[in-house]
Amino acid sequence: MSSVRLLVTGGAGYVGSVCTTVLLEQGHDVVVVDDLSTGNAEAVPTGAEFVEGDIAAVADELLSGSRFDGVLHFGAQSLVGESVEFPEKYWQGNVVTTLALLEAVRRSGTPRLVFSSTAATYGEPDSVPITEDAPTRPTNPYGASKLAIDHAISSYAHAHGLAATSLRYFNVAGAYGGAGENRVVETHLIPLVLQVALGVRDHISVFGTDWPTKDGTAVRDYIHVKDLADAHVLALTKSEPGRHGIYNLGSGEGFTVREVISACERVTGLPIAAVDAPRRAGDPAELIASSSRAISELGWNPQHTDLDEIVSDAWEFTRSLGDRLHAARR
Ligand SMILES: NC(=O)c1ccc[n+]([C@@H]2O[C@H](COP(=O)([O-])OP(=O)(O)OC[C@H]3O[C@@H](n4cnc5c(N)ncnc54)[C@H](O)[C@@H]3O)[C@@H](O)[C@H]2O)c1
Ligand SMILES: O=c1ccn([C@@H]2O[C@H](COP(=O)(O)OP(=O)(O)O[C@H]3O[C@H](CO)[C@@H](O)[C@H](O)[C@H]3O)[C@@H](O)[C@H]2O)c(=O)[nH]1
Repeated sequence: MSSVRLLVTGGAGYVGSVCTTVLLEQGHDVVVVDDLSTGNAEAVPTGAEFVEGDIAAVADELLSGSRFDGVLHFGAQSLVGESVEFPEKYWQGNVVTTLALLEAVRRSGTPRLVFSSTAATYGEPDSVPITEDAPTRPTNPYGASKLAIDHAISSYAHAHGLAATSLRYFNVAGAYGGAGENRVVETHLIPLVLQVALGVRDHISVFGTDWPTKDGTAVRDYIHVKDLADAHVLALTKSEPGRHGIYNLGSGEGFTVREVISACERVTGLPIAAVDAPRRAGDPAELIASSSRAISELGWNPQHTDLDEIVSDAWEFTRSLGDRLHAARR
């Protein structure tokens, strides 16, 4: 793809900062907008222009002020458990905010949109691996808010000629190019387990040991964030006006929470204390992706599907945070 100008929402967050790094490496011009609600200003990659603000408040002015070739929309509230407790944060922060962005995209005539959708749109699947034709029955308000946005995007694509793509990520992990998981408050399994290895936390809580899985803990499909970033570049290249493409992205293999903890022990060479805890509200038992559609239609070719490689890259990044993590936990 020749050099283009892109607006990245949520580029101070985990996935957005890695994708921005990859886009800059490929010579594109990137403007990041982020309100730092869960991200960090220092995570915005050098070389990107940074606008601090709420997407809903600034999108219209940004997109109408100068020509953009596309928007990559990562900015969202995205915690399953929190969404059960505070659904208002998800309907407002995800749906209302994205509707404002879609209007800014329409009014400015911005031609392309790539949206961070999620495996959580499917809910508890009837069978795995999950294809894009599986029923969408979200088990939490987070997944429901993302599914509502997918529907809104479809209608904008069909009515207004937008070239739109929703990428339904499974569980993203790993690090790339000095960018990784470094949220204000961390709740994700792999970074938390690695913080135990680093001595920043005492133990990891295992949420649910009575799931109908091989060891009783929940199964997830972990995808390397660099493979995910590559899929975004392909989505920008391959999208067509008036069409909304929806693609699952995962490694195609499921790992239980206990298997992830074992992988972290293997990679770090350190023991990790785990404590059994009740199930977390809103969690499904098992999510495993079929990414066949992304492979055949986008030409996606994931290179880093091995769990130990994913954990190893995350571990290198976690160690690089070192004292900053200890300070944040004091
Ligand atoms: N991490 C995963 O495993 C995963 C899986 C599936 C989908 N997703 C989706 O990918 C996207 C990125 O996830 P992440 O893990 O990088 O999350 P993150 O919390 O690290 O990053 C989200 C970023 O968006 C910003 N943001 C949120 N609301 C905003 C608003 N209204 N205006 C401006 N900025 C705003 C936050 O400050 C943060 O920097 C999200 O849309 C999420 O739903 C993530
Ligand atoms: O301290 C912890 C944290 C998590 N888990 C479990 O580990 C698994 C993975 O949890 P987490 O890393 O929090 O990710 P998910 O809740 O599966 O959600 C991620 O993956 C989804 C796609 O599958 C995305 O939509 C979400 O945005 C993203 O946060 C789940 O079974 C959790 O219950 C624990 O047992 N202990």
